[in-house]
Amino acid sequence: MLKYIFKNSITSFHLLSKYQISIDKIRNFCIIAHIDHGKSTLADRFLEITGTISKGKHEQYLDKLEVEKERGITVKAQSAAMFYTVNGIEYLYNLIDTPGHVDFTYEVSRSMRACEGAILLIDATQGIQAQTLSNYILAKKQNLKIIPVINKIDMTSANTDSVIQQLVEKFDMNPNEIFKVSAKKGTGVTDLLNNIVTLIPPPQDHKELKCFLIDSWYARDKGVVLLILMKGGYLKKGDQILSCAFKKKYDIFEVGIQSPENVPQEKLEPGQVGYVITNMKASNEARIGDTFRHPLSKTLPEAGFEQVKPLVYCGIYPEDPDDYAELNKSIFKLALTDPAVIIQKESSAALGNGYRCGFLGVLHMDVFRERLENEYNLSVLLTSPSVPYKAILRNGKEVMVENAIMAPDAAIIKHYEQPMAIATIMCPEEYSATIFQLCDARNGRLVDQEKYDKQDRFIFKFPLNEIIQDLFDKIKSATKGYGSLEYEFCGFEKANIVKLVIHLMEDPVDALSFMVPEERAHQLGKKICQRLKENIPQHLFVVSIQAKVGGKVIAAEKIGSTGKNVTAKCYGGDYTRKKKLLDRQKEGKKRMREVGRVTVRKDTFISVFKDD
Ligand SMILES: Nc1nc2c(ncn2[C@@H]2O[C@H](COP(=O)(O)OP(=O)(O)OP(=O)(O)O)[C@@H](O)[C@H]2O)c(=O)[nH]1
Repeated sequence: MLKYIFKNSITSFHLLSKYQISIDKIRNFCIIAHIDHGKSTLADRFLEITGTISKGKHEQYLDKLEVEKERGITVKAQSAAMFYTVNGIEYLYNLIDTPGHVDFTYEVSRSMRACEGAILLIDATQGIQAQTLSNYILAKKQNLKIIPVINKIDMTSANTDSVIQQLVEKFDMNPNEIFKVSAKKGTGVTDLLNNIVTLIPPPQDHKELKCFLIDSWYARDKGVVLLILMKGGYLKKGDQILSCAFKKKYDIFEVGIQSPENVPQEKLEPGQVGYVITNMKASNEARIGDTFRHPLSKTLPEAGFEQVKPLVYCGIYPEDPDDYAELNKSIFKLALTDPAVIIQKESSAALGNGYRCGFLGVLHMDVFRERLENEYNLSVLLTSPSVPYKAILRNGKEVMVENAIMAPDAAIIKHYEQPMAIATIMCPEEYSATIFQLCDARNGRLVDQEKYDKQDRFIFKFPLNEIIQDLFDKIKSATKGYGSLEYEFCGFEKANIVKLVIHLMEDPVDALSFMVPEERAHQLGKKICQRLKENIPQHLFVVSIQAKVGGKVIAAEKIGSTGKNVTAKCYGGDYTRKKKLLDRQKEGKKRMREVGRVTVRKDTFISVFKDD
């Protein structure tokens, strides 16, 4: 603790003495790239060279979340302010490190709104990949100045010249303007830092107080923290701001910059990215993309962010139903840091009270679960992920079915439509045949293809359902890690979708109801029945498991009875042994859940969906 205060007070002094940095000395930029091309490593070098953190020991410093450290990936954009002197003039660089995985693209486009420039990093051993392409297009759309940087030039397998050629051919870049660095060793990084001043323009000053909300999170000691871009004006402790979205006023308690930890400042100035602590109590009042202004000003709000559409839904339930109140508090606090998650209350006869949540992909969903467990100490249970289907009713109306339980009665449905996605897959040419087989097996239709040096780029149209589960992993393993995938939703198409319901002892299990393509129903029903048979313990009676579509049994299994009860052998007199057995049984019961007349382990619903 002492160490922290000491470090912080020194930093504060250092920064406070420099807060009057004028807007023309500010550069706001992000690092964008395909997954694992070295964004966080480059951010580490920037932080070290500018003296923002001490040299050495730091790896992926801005990946602060436990889940990021554990998985070695960035899932949340993180900003860091750095002071850097070029030709005797001191500049304030505000850097945003962004995630690379397709599920977190929303974080990238959000970050870009706070920047005038982007460093587009390309791995010298891999060249342009699916996310390189999509990030390049995103940055272009936002009119950012793009600085191309080839990374990992220290590696023996680096193919720098070929990557330069790709950038020239595909992005029309000038070869003399492409930087070559090793983020790991630091080679070329100082040169890159020095050039940012001339390559990226400073932000513009909108003169009047205007704060654009780019991120927010919940801190135990401070409450809701807002990360804002100062589009204009000054902000200091004691001021008041008004939210344009909610027309509510807030008192400013503290302002500061992240350098990279929170460092309080006397005031925030035009062009700066900084954090603000107010008396805001409810986390849903911090709407990312909102504009805050002076309460009496008439200044118009900035355009907000497009509402993202979830591509994958699942139910989230507390493992222990008694933890529902705790889950209720935590899930919204966590969602504050992740506006791409959509949350609605739901309840299930099998699982109790919980939430129906929408995510941008299965990794996004899994990371959210892990963060609930790591950061809020909750044990949660997730139902199988599914995509949203559209039911076209006989009366012409349309109903979105995000959960099979909510599907309208089959008698009133004319047909279903399923969500489709356009996927860009890139791989070295020797893996193209394998990729074709893989995509064919998942109902992918080739739309376009192109050569990128020795790489092939394919555009396929898929039912979204075929992509979300594990296509990314399958492409990775089929191409020894060299293949990449990027996809986006592209509308709905008519499809034969049915509702598959699992019954235990003739009772339908709501947590085991699914909307599936008709041709997959039998295979899935059979698999779930088998998995349930392996996972449900024996009972005193025979347990029947059935998969039904439209009331017709399409697969079934039976679990034979034990024919005995746990204390049957403990004749009346042996009290201690009987108690021990009952205690053990009680302990076991904590891990169990009643589903109708059948007792299942809490993780049964998860285990039935695990891949082979
Ligand atoms: N040899 C070498 N390895 C590097 C270099 N830059 C990054 N790496 C390694 O590449 C891997 C990925 O680096 P990260 O910085 O985590 O990549 P990232 O782009 O931030 O990853 P995501 O945020 O998950 O997309 C790590 O093992 C790094 O040590 C480099 O210049 N040379």
